[in-house]
Amino acid sequence: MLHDKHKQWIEARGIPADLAEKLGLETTRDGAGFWLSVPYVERGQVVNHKYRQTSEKKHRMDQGAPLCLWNHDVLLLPEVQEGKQPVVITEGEWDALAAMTAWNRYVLSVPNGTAAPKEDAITNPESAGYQYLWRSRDLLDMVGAFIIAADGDEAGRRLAADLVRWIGPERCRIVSYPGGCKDLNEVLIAHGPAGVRQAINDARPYPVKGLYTIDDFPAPPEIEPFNHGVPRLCEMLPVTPGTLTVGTGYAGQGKTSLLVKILANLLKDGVTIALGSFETQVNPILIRKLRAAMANTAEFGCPPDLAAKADQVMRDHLRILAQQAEDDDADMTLEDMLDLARTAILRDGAKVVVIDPWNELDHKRKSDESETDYTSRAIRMMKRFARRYDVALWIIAHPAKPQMVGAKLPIPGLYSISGSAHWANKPDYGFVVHRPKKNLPKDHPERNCIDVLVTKVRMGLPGEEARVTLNYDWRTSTYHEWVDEFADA
Ligand SMILES: Nc1ncnc2c1ncn2[C@@H]1O[C@H](COP(=O)(O)OP(=O)(O)OP(=O)(O)O)[C@@H](O)[C@H]1O
Repeated sequence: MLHDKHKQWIEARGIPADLAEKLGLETTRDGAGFWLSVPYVERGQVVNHKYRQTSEKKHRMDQGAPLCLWNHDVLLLPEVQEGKQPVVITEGEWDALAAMTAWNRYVLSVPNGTAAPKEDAITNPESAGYQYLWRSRDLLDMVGAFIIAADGDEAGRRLAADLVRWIGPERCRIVSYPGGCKDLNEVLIAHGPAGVRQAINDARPYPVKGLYTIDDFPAPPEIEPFNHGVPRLCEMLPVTPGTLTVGTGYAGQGKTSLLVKILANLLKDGVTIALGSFETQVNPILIRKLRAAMANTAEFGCPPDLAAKADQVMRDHLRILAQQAEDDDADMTLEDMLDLARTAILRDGAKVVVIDPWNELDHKRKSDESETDYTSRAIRMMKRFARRYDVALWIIAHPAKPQMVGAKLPIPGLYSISGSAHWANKPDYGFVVHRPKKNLPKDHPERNCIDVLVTKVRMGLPGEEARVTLNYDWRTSTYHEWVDEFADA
């Protein structure tokens, strides 16, 4: 039963109180006062509730209960499963109720807005990702078309972009709101049911391919790169969603070690990563290195409490793309890798995908395809993947055998990667890792220095084509910018 005060509050939003009651909304009471309770029903079972006090905007949900779509069971209706009935997705239950009031019952709401990574991965292991979509993926797959009605603000645009990425642009239309309104409930209040119907009916298809006018493109959310925190390099080479980054360098020059530090910093910030590391043994080497890099200790000697904390972050936020001995004999192809990465993205909210190295994948060329053509096709596939799923895709590729200049190992570039010049032309970012002083005596201060050259940053993206020398301190698994005081002497 709804308390009269709650009924009035709901009706002031233009929503009939009996519709709310039919959907199970009720007034509950505890020591803190009266709560308007919204049940989350999945396959006929109440699995969670959202409670709010109408005097305040904040809400709470049942502790430990799963998140699912609100009005989930609309996905069980035959006309929806047969793909005949488009479904509206809103950013809150009140907008969903507004759509139900004015349009029809084929409406879902996400439970909690954008699933942005939280700051502290340790206390918020569930932070990233859209698990509530993954839970219902089979049902969502059956829906013919979605009309996305996220809020008309920056967070709403981000949610809409995430939903489009999740669902696939070909099935999505996007609602925009008449001036001054930022969601369907505001439209219902300001323009009545006819206004809501018009906003839904006027939803524009998400552009998929071809030629468009400028009005066909909803304003994209701002590019928000992840800051990996390695000094200076984080400004030159941020980890940018929706882009392909290619790194190279000769064997043993420190590519994987640098990557480990970058990934460890991202993991600590709660960014979920899908990592295909084919040359480094996962257990113990990779895990030990990541642990030390997260705890800022030496690789051997991470105290147990810090190790346990780091392990928990890895459990929550690291997905390892690998073949175990018992997996079938066939090596992993790029398509296999991207398929697994897709699952890590959609199910676990991965934002970064890493392949280290490219050369270890099983490269299946078509019968009439040259290595250059294959490389071009593969890079295109990876770029499309990064854009489609809005992930930062990083790939490490070995250069061809070096042409020694006397006893000196020349610095390679993206053009040196075996395969083709496409490695230099096509990626969004390119970088090279080189350790020229590796052979100096053990106690020489420059022995652990690496040069990192960011050789390519595509126009319009954050970052800078520049060079930095980083000194590696193995006692703390950290890199510091190295400034050579005698350089001009
Ligand atoms: N800056 C550094 N200072 C000292 N040792 C380093 C440094 N970077 C890496 N190493 C060490 O050098 C070895 C090779 O490093 P790493 O695996 O990172 O290189 P890589 O370029 O990825 O090599 P490969 O291409 O063969 O995988 C490791 O034992 C690592 O601990």
